[in-house]
Amino acid sequence: MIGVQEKKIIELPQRDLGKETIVQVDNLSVYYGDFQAVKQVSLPIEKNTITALIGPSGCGKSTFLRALNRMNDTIPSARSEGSIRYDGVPLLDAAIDVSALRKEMGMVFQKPNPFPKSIYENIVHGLRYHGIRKKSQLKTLVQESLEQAALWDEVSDRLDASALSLSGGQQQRLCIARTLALKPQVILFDEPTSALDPISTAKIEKLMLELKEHYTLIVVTHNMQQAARIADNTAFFYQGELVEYNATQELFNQPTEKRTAEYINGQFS
Ligand SMILES: Nc1ncnc2c1ncn2[C@@H]1O[C@H](COP(=O)(O)OP(=O)(O)OP(=O)(O)O)[C@@H](O)[C@H]1O
Repeated sequence: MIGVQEKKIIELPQRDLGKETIVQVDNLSVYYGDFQAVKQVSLPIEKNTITALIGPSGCGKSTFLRALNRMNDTIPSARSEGSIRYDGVPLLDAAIDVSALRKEMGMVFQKPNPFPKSIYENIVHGLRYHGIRKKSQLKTLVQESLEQAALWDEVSDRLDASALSLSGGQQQRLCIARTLALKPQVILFDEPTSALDPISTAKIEKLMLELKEHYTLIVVTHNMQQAARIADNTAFFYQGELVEYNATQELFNQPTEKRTAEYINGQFS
C-alpha cells in the first residue's frame, strides 16, 4: 500500500491490478528551475511489458523516468506538472508516501551501485528498512530475489562476500535482486547495461525478458538495437517532447514521424 505522510490516505492498488494500462501519464511537464526538460508528455504504460525510452542525449528520457517514482523530488530545482496515475492513484499528489512509491516502482541505475557491504546485506538492507526483520523470512527473500535475478547459482556459496568483489554484470544483477526483493510492480531501468560488456548485457536483456512476465519494465536506453531486441513498446523523445510512441516493431519499421525516421537511421544522435 502506498500510504501517506500525515494529511490524507491514498491507498495503493492491490496486487492484482487486472488492467492493461498500469501507468497513465498525461501532459507531464518537468522543469529544472525555468528550464523545461519534459514537455507535456502523455503516454500509457502497459502492464507486463517492456517499454523503451529512446532519443538523443539530453532529450529528457531520464527526467521522465525519474518523474514516475518521484526521484526528481530529490533535486531541489525540479518540479513536475500534469498527471501520472498508477492504477488510478495520482502519483504527483503531495500526500503520496514516496518511500512506499519507490518500493512499488523500483529503480536500477546505469552504474551498478551496490552498497560496500556483503551480498546478503545488500538485499536485506531495504527489507529491514521496510520493517521485515525475521531472519528466516529475510533468508527466503534473499534466495528468491537472487534466483529471480539469475545470480543465485553464482553467489549462493558466498553470500557473506563483499558485493564489490562481484563483476560489473553480477553487481548489476545484484542491484536488480535488491529491487526485486521489495516486490515491486514496476521496475525503472536507467541505461542498465551501458556500463557493461556484451556478455553481461546479453544476460541482463535475457533477464529483463523473463521479468516482464511478473513485472512491468520501463527502460531508458541509448542503444536502439537493445530497444528493438527487448521492448514491446518504444517512445522516441526529442528535445523534451514525445515525438512518437508505438509498438517497437512499428516504430522501427514504419515510423510515422520524420524525426523518428531520421534518428533511427542515424542521421543524428
Ligand atoms: N539536475 C538537473 N538540473 C538541471 N538540469 C538538468 C538536471 N538534470 C538534467 N537536466 C537537463 O535536463 C535535460 C534532460 O536531461 P535528461 O538527463 O533527462 O536527458 P536524457 O535524455 O536522459 O539524456 P542522456 O541520454 O544524456 O542521459 C538536459 O538538458 C539536462 O541538461
